[in-house]
Amino acid sequence: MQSINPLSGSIDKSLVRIASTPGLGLTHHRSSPSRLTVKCLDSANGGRTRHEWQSCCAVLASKVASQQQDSKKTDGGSTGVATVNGHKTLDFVPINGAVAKSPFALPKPLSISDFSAVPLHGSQLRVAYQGVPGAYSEAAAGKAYPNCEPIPCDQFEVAFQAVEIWIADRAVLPVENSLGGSIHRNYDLLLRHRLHIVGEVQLPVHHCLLALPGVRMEHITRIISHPQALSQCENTITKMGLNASREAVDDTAGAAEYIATKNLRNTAAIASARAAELYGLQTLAKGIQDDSSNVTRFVILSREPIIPRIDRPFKTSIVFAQEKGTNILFKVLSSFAFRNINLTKIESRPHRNQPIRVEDGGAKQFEYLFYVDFEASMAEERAQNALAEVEEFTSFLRVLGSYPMDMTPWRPDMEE
Ligand SMILES: O=C(O)C(=O)C[C@]1(C(=O)O)C=C[C@@H](O)C=C1
Repeated sequence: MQSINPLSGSIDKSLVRIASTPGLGLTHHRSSPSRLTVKCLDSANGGRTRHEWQSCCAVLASKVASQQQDSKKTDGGSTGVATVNGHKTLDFVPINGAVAKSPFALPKPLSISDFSAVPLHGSQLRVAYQGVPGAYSEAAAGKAYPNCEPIPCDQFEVAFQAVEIWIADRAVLPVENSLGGSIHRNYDLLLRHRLHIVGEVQLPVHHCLLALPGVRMEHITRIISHPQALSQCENTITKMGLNASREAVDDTAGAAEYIATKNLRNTAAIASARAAELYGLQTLAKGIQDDSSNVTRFVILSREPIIPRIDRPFKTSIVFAQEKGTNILFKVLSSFAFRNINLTKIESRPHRNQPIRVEDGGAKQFEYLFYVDFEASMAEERAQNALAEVEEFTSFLRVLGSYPMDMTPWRPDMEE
């Protein structure tokens, strides 16, 4: 027996959306308010091929399976696959009566194993982020697209892939933080994947120290969180004088969820106020980031680039590898300076395909890829000319995106 959506006892709307996807050839009906029956013709003439049917089943079944573990604690849900009059059917029956705000009721992050080739088309924009509900990345997705359907993913790479195979329409991923610096993994992934940057979001990040209700500061021997969050709170935690080890986990909200599900009374999480609410934790301390103006910058990724404009401030992100020669980096950067184009960021990463260059005489030099953000739109002639010149000094150049700058006025008291 398997079950879905233990919180509400109603059918998970994403299952209805998959079942309604045009072109998949699925039919579905609600046999009752809480039962969804999905049918698919398993024949060659007009029906789905075996492969397509298996893909549909894989997505639906993985959603169910990912929640099955958690909902074992409660009772009553079921999923069944059967062949009725030559049609394959899938029945989804959610269970009722789970406790509100139970962490078991929240959507599970996608994993690579959830993927199939099923394209989804809903009216709501689906935005992939890394982490579980309550993560700052989820808040960034909400800031970028207030009415979106956030799709939690268990890794950054999964968020990229979710967009590539149409499970999501956008991904929102952190690239840098004002205290912790760059999130290098995402710079590397930007290059490995072919998605386009279509926007940016700057999110003020206010961290809390969370623990189970009734736990006091002196009980804490371990603090868990995302490595960025641990580094953003390093000094404050040290000053608190806690005799606690610090351990990195995949995301801040995931740390809170872990404490709640494992009932850990000696462990605290660094996470958001929303994570405290979602996972039923109390706040031992708030505003524990080392600087009150702590901000994380996220990029918004899409399968298609947007058309650059000049009617509002735009930023363009590029990545390049320099040609052999002297002062190449200086020459590249001068191409922007001569045209009065402001650079907002430069980041270097090892050139993985060609990490070392051996010079005449045997000296070894590291080879880098340079990521540069500059304040201009690709619709501007000065930006086009600068890049034409940059191309002369580079063995590789890619425009990652030209997109509107996040101009939201910043206030230190802004909540995430
Ligand atoms: O763990 C989370 O909540 C995230 O959304 C990730 C992340 C990050 O990768 O930097 C996002 C914002 C904060 O800087 C801390 C963590």
